[in-house]
Parts: sequence; C-alpha cells; structure tokens
Amino acid sequence: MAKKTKAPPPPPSGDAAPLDLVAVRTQIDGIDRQIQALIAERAQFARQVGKAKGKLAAAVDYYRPEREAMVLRGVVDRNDGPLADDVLVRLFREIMSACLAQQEPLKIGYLGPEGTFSQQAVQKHFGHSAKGLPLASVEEVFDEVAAGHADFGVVPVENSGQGTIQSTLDLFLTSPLKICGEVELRVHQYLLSRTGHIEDIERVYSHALSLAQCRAWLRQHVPDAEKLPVASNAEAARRARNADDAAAIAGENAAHVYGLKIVAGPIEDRPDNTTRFLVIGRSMFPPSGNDRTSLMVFVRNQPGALFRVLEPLSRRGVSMNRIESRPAHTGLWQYAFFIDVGGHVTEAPLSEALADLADFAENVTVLGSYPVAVP
Ligand SMILES: O=C(O)C(=O)C[C@]1(C(=O)O)C=C[C@@H](O)C=C1
Repeated sequence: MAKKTKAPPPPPSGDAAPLDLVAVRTQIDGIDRQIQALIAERAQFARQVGKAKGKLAAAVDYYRPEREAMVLRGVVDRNDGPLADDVLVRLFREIMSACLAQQEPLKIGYLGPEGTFSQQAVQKHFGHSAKGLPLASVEEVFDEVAAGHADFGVVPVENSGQGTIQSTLDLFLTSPLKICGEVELRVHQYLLSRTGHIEDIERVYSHALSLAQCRAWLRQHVPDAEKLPVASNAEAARRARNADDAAAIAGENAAHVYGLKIVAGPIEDRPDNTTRFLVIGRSMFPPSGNDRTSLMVFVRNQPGALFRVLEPLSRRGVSMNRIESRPAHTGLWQYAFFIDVGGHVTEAPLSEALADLADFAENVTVLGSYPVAVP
C-alpha cells in the first residue's frame, strides 16, 4: 500500500522570520472550527449507522470491532506525520468511542481497582467514552461478562519478558466466552511511596508479575526491602498510601489516583516491556482483513500428537504465532494446546486447515477470531 510518500507540509514560518503569533493562532482557530464541524458531522453519520442497525437491545449490539480496526488502519496508512501513528490512532479511537457512546456507553470489566494497567488497556482499546467496571479478579471479569453485567472484559494474557499468564489461559478451559480483540500496552513501572524518599522504604508491594519485571532494579536499588506480592498494582498503591516505610510498584497513573510520590521510574528491567491483553465478549465478529485466531485443541495422549496438530496448519500455509500447552483437567496427563494463528476462522486457508484438524483432534474450540492489535 502506498504510504508516507508525500513530503510533510512546510512549517508556517521560516526559521529566521519572526513568527506572527496572532496570525498563526487565527489559522489554528479556523482549523479547530473545521475539525469540530467535521466531528459533529461524523457523529451524525455514526448515529445514522446506529439507527440502520435497528432497535437493538444494548450498546454492545452497535459495536463493530472489525470496522474500528479498518478505520484505524486507514488512519495509519494515510499518516504522513508530523504526529506519530499511535498518537493519531489514539485520537481517532476517542472519536469512535464518543460516536458509539451516543447510543449508550459500552461497559468494560477489568482487573481493578482504578489505576491498574488493565484500566489503561481498556482506555487504549475502547476510548474514554466507554465505562470501565473495576473488578476484584480476572475470574470475576470472565463471570461478569458471561452474566451480561459487562459488555466486554479486558484481561492480561502475556508479557513480553515474563511469558504467558497461565491463570488467564486456564479460564478459557471452562468459559463459553469468545476473544473479540487484543490490546498491546507498553508497560512502564514506577516506584511510588508516600514520602518519595528511597531511604524510607522497607517493604515493596506489587503484583507478582510487576515485581518480576523490576527484579534487577529492585536488587540494585532497594536490596534489603521486603518484596510482597498482592492482587494488583493498584492494591499495592493503596497499601503504600497507609505507611511511610512502604512503597508500591505501579503505573504512573496510580501515583495520581492514590496521591503517592514517584520515587523512581521507569524501573522495568527491559525497556520494551509490553503486556498483551485480550478483549473477551459473548460473540464472534466478522473479518477485518488482518486477523488472528486463538484455538484450544484437545488431543489424545499419543505419539506424534503435537505434530499432527501442527501439520495441517503448516501444509495449508497458516502462520502460527504462539503455542502453549496446559493441563486440560479432563484426565491425568491430558493437555490442551492453546494456539494462535494468522487469519479468520471463516476464511481460507484457516477454515480448510481447521477442517483437516477436526479429523484428528478430539476437540477444537475456536476461542475467537479478532483484528490484530492496531498500535
Ligand atoms: O460503522 C459502524 O458500524 C458504526 O457504528 C460507526 C462506528 C464509527 O464511529 O466509525 C462506531 C462504532 C462502531 O464500533 C464502529 C464504527
């Protein structure tokens, strides 16, 4: 696709000439008026699309993740700068979020309390017009979505440095829910405390995964402090708020939410630290043109079983991103394979590979086909 071929527009004034601030601001005011009028017009059209979908039961019925992914990819393809792709994507997500909320805001369950990275993932994917529903555990997120109290849930599944979050994967073994999307979030960790002084710190609270992401930093800077895992980073911040000798590792957000000072940060050992979240819902959506499918495959415990699962995928030219085996809880030494592949379940070659796979596997569950994360 042709991209980034146009030269960026020239700046409003040369380096040497003094900037006519009043004139430039007049230009900006004019552009803002146009942007505002266009956003209003867009919102009217989105409302029309909503009406065309008929009198539906709830906000969730108006939501079209595949269409949103296409819109955002278009934004990235058209971007000639000077703003970065992820900045423009954020702005357009907010516009769509607001357009959708005209019907009724989506309710999104996440591992709370407020200030967690899960909340950041919700806001990144659904925008600020969606209503976040902080819940006590990832299991509760599954339960509330299944019960229809939340439209979707956002749950962490994988960290670039720590690998799979197996407790999340295991919930799919018994859940009827579907994966409707994925969110990748750069995770920056901060050491937060009430006093802001590192020498006061005798205990550091955080989620076990966050403690692991900062292990080397902690060893170097607070070697004698006790490291205490708790249910979430926000819970850690809540505890740090109550004692001068305690600190929390959490996102920068949590400092504002819980009134803590930043002692140090970012302190994650790997600068590319990224967590992948899944969006879970009650139904599947059509293809977006660049999709991923998550499968859960049960096979009899026999020689060559894994090879026979992967062979049809390879033969049909389906790309595989990830495979993970977990105890299936169906019998001793029985395993389920969690496999992420490229493509949508309704489209070839994946649909053909799955037909082949069904001949051999005891059970193949399509956990979901969903748009590949947009930055
Ligand atoms: O295209 C649609 O189906 C719409 O409802 C419009 C729109 C948008 O603002 O672009 C809004 C919400 C949907 O999730 C997808 C797209």
